[in-house]
Amino acid sequence: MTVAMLRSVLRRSSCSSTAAAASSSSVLSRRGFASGPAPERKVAVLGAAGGIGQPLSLLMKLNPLVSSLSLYDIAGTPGVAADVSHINTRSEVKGYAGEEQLGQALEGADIVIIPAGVPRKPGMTRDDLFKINAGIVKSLCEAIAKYCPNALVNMISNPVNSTVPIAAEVFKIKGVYDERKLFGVTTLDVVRAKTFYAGKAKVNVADVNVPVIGGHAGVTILPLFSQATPRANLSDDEITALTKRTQDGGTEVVEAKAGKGSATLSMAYAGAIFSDACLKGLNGVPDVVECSFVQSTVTELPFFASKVKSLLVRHLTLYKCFILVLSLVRLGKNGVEEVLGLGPLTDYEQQGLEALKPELKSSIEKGIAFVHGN
Ligand SMILES: NC(=O)c1ccc[n+]([C@@H]2O[C@H](COP(=O)([O-])OP(=O)(O)OC[C@H]3O[C@@H](n4cnc5c(N)ncnc54)[C@H](O)[C@@H]3O)[C@@H](O)[C@H]2O)c1
Ligand SMILES: O=C(O)C[C@H](O)C(=O)O
Repeated sequence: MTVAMLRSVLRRSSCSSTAAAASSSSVLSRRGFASGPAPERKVAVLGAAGGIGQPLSLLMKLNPLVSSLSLYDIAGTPGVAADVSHINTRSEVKGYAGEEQLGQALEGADIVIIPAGVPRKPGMTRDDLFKINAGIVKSLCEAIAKYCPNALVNMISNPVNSTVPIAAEVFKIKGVYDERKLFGVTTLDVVRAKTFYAGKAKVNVADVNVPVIGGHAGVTILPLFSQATPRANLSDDEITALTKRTQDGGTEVVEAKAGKGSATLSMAYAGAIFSDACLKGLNGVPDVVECSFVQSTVTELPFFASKVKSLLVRHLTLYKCFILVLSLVRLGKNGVEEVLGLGPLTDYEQQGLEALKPELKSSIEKGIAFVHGN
């Protein structure tokens, strides 16, 4: 595959509405920035020597919107950086290893992508990773708060349903929390839902959009196949099977890898798609829409996300009326510009929504409690 082909793959957004898809293809022809010369953008990858980190670093090196690529890990990054740096694309690559170099790695970053931490083995849940990954994420976020408090943070490390709340609490304690700038990367769920739907509906996968809401673990992953496009006449049994396969997609890979980790290549692809959307948003490209696990206002019983502008989100948080929910978000110069509503749900999806709330709530609370030492 040529660099040009890879770039064109990268430029295809994973956004989940037809309107958004249409706008993102016009976005591509505008090269990912509104006008003038391409802005300087520094992207840092924390955990860059890992299974996700290495291919993700490669994909970010191919992204023409990146001018500086900073690769950090506890070890192994000088080799990865030297390797990736020989690719003849725009960005300058630097590798940093060990805690003492973390500050340099982060300084001036516009986007920080975090795939640092341990992956699952067969038989484990994502929550089983909490013990190790919670501490890793907490210390990395403390450094982000110190060295690049304005960066957009793309959290990949699992369990995302808890690591995102951990990051939020760390940033609050440090006085730098901006809910528009913190994202749980759930793009892989969208990528999977699209692939599985296209196979079942026998439609061109490149045309498919499927919103995925909730969180990123088992039943908290809720694909909304009733809103999938192009429309297809699938039976209830087929929808149930597609939903389950999307929810179990990560486990499918963990089992196939038989103890050698979890999804890395498809995750690197998904992470590259999501950070590309963030870059476009920062660069002022209009109508960049993605699914992501973000803080959102809750309007229903009493929790749920609706169409709100970011200022309204801030206001409602004063009433402690918020929860982290995987939603469709519109990205802009400051990160989340708008959390979009869910649209109409079928009875089956509504039941899935009710069923996911207790687990999602408890994972969020677990993350918050961890930061406060409970
Ligand atoms: N959000 C998603 O959809 C998604 C998908 C796949 C995997 N994941 C998660 O991503 C994480 C990484 O997976 P992987 O397969 O790349 O694992 P991996 O073990 O191959 O790589 C992890 C890397 O993190 C590094 N690391 C550990 N502690 C660190 C620290 N304090 N600072 C910087 N780097 C550190 C390790 O040295 C290693 O290179 C796991 O938690 C996994 O569950 C999430
Ligand atoms: O399943 C995992 O543990 C990794 C990741 O969350 C995935 O969905 O592939």
